[in-house]
Amino acid sequence: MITEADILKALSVIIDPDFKKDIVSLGFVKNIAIEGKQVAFTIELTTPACPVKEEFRRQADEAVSALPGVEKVEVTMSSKTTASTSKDHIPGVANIVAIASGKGGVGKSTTAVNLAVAMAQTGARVGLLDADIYGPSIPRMMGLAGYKPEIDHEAKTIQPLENYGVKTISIGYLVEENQAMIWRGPMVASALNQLLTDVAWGELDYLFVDMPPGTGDAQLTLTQKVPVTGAVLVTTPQDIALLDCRKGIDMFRKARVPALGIVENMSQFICPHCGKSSAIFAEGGAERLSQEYKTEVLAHIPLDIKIREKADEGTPIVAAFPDSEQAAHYKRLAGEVARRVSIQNNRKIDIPVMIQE
Ligand SMILES: Nc1ncnc2c1ncn2[C@@H]1O[C@H](COP(=O)(O)OP(=O)(O)OP(=O)(O)O)[C@@H](O)[C@H]1O
Repeated sequence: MITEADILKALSVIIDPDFKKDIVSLGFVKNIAIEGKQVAFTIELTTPACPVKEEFRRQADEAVSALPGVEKVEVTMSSKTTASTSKDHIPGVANIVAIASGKGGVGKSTTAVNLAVAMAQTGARVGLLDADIYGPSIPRMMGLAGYKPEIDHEAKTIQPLENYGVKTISIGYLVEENQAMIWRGPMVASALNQLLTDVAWGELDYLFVDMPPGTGDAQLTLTQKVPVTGAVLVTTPQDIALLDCRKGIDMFRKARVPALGIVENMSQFICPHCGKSSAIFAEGGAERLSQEYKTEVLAHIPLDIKIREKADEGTPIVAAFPDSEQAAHYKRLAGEVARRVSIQNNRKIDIPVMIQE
């Protein structure tokens, strides 16, 4: 006779590498069903983008199959994304992740778009808010330029537009191109406020916010206004960009927003002719920066013409070529971001957040 206790005991050898506890104590094992020699159960993770999902499935199958009397094991992997509990939420939104950079042109929007699509491909419910009011590039990159969102004037809500499984909103959908560029400060502030409060997102696991570049007052206000779970800092390897990135990190520190990590974009040049990679800029800068600030390098994204071409065409590389090497970088990044958010949300785990001063 196989018992539930036998199964739980067998599964308790599987350790979650982030929470450093076994999956039974963490409460991940659900719905155990035993029928003769057949066993079925569910492992419920804290995010559908869990990087060790398949490894857990394999280990669980192996551990339970090894029990005497078990002939068939059916493991169902599911997830319930943990929510950031530190501040008040935008209704329905479990986690808000800012994508930021210390200066413009480092590939922040390209990273945000590909990260959002990669995250959605894992089955997560994802939104992308373009808070880059002066230079909204999300509509073009998401293949939604020229589309207008529905506005319910009575309910005072804006319906986000959707493509590649990601719901998006941008000031670029609401005003003519280049018009926002001439707005004055108060108009920008009120437009941003509206995007933050009036969008009917529905249920989201992750809302990515493509922040305006730089570290001015507007950015600070935004981080204070939006209940941000954590920030992903995008930088390029050049020293000057890293210097700007430092300012970005310091800004989040002031706003008491934890840094989830650093993305080094354009870190290697991939030659479109021979496919070889060259480190054009100095190497190791992102690592040094991450050590200094006690955070992690989440990804090194190469400088690759396909990434730019696809972004310009409005089909992010992750959607255009999901099985490509380039897409794999963003998929790994999505896993790392999800992992860091889960850790961040698990209050019991003491990770080095950047709010410690
Ligand atoms: N890894 C990459 N490889 C090739 N081209 C890239 C890469 N990342 C970004 N680009 C290109 O670099 C340009 C700038 O990128 P992007 O608009 O994402 O930067 P940004 O930091 O959001 O800029 P801004 O802050 O001005 O909005 C774009 O043409 C984009 O296609």
